[in-house]
Amino acid sequence: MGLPRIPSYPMPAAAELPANRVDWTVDPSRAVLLVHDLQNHFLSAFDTSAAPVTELFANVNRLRAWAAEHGVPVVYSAQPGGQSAEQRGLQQDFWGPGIPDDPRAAAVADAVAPAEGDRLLTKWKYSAFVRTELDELLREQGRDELVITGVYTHIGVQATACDAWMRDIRAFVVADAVADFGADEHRAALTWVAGRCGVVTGTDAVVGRRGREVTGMAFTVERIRAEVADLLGEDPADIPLDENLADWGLDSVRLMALAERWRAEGAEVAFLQLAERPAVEAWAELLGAS
Ligand SMILES: O=C(O)C1=CC=C[C@H](O)[C@H]1O
Ligand SMILES: CC(=O)C(=O)O
Repeated sequence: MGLPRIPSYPMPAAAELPANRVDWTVDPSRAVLLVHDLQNHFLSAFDTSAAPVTELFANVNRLRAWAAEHGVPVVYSAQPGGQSAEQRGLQQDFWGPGIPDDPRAAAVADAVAPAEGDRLLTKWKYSAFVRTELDELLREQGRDELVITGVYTHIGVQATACDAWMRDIRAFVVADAVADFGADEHRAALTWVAGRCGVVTGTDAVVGRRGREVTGMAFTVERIRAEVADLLGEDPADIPLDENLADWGLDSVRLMALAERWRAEGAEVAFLQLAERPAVEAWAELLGAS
């Protein structure tokens, strides 16, 4: 009845995103950024120190910085804690009492806490439009684009995107700034949105910067070797260039950490690509290392 325990899973890479049915692109003068239900209660289903939440937080904050830079209003949605059965309505049937009467559980995660001037909407149903001021806020500001981030992709994110479409608001779901019950639900929700009600995009595409410009630290064979050595507690000189690093103890959790770290710098590389050929020289090719 309550929330599932969500095992760590890799965020989808740009190369894995579904084809969009329409070619809308985000226009900062028309957009509002929605940070959807990133509350401690809903995040408690995840290991927030692992994928996908680490990248989710990093990318939501990159988008918040972009919004501040371009005058895009930022709106948070959050369900109240301690709702009565009457307030819960059918959410009660599906999810039980929901967020406890505990300010900490109901609070937005500190890592992505609202800034001064951000709007916080009290949310009641899957869609962030239902019984909130979101529609009014968009129209008051003459804006008809909603850039959607947060949890859970196949529930409130998808429902809000579909509701936006029915209100003639262009919905953009940021694929690496949302998270779900698992990779399959995440991917299926993105595919549905891309084909039926909105555009699925990525943080890099919205903020308009490519990977290495974000950190300025280009990838080199020696940097890759050093990061692998660091994860394995080995001397970089001992890390082979052409051997399977799984034989050296590089397990999937460490591999996911590497993928998250490099993707947070904007490298367009997926966990599965690293896992397919787990060797320094293969990764150097993928990362365009010099
Ligand atoms: O308790 C709830 O209301 C919920 C639990 C899990 C996902 C749903 O989006 C949310 O409504
Ligand atoms: C988390 C939540 O409330 C939703 O996905 O709608």
